[in-house]
Amino acid sequence: MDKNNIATVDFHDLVSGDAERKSNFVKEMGDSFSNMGFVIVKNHGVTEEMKKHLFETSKRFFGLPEEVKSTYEKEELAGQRGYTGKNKESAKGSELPDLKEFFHVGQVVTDNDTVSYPDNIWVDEVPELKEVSLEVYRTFEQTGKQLLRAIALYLGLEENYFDAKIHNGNSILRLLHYYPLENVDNIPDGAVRAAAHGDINLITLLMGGSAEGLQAQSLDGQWISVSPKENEIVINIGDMLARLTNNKLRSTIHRVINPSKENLKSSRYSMPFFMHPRAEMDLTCLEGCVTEENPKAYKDMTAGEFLTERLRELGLLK
Ligand SMILES: O=C(O)CCC(=O)C(=O)O
Ligand SMILES: [Fe+2]
Repeated sequence: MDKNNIATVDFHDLVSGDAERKSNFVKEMGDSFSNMGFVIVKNHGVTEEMKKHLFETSKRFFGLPEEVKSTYEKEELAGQRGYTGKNKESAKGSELPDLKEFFHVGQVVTDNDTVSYPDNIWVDEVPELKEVSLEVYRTFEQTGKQLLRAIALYLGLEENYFDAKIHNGNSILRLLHYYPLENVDNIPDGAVRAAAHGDINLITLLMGGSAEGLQAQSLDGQWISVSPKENEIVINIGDMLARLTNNKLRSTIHRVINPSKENLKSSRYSMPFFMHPRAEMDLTCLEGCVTEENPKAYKDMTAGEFLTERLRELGLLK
């Protein structure tokens, strides 16, 4: 088996009702997560039309003047809702901020659950953002739930192990804009679109880099390009699942490199959905994942405690 290969799997195989197709999906996906921490998924549920609509809406928002966008930035929310401007987020351990700006949409609780989250921030100038981003949010939540069921099966857990833990979870849809740089010679030495980092959450469902640039680090240290087709999404394991599984599933370091000087003058858009559980989820390593050869690597923590720690490290929580 090529350990540097990122498998492409068909979501229809998982939900088809055919036991053999499903178990092949689980194995292929799980092995790819163990080796590369990434998998590419086709037939994921977000239609081309929804995707196009969200991209167009995102472009309209980022095209607004800086002084308008900044009214949607609320520092007291630590970047968890609304706009985060240029030069705000730096990867853990990185001195320089990434060359990006983004907008966050969070969970809306509609049942009588007692869990509560900050309200979303909506944009008067781009009113359609609300409907289309919540539609994609709900769709990714469903796709993510099914993928976590497949992950549970791969780990030998009950299929619905994650269901209650992610119900009304603290997931975030990020509309991301890597802005054009007019004066390329002025960018600080070493600044990149997204410096090497691991994601915080359980899994990330990433829609579309509108341009190339995403790379993931293999077990032998090489940078492997992640190149989904137009209609495919990229899934990667975040630090929370790496903790729970004691690194059986890899939270792989990834980055978005700068394109050629010429292409730096054009934008890159992408939309990661960071799937989080509820804050109280216990991330203590699963017993079955701790062995003599693979001793327990993490101290016990809840998802909420871990998120707070990481937001501080990212410079988003003061
Ligand atoms: O834009 C991309 O392709 C990746 C973004 C990413 O890794 C992140 O926002 O965590
Ligand atoms: Fe990431």
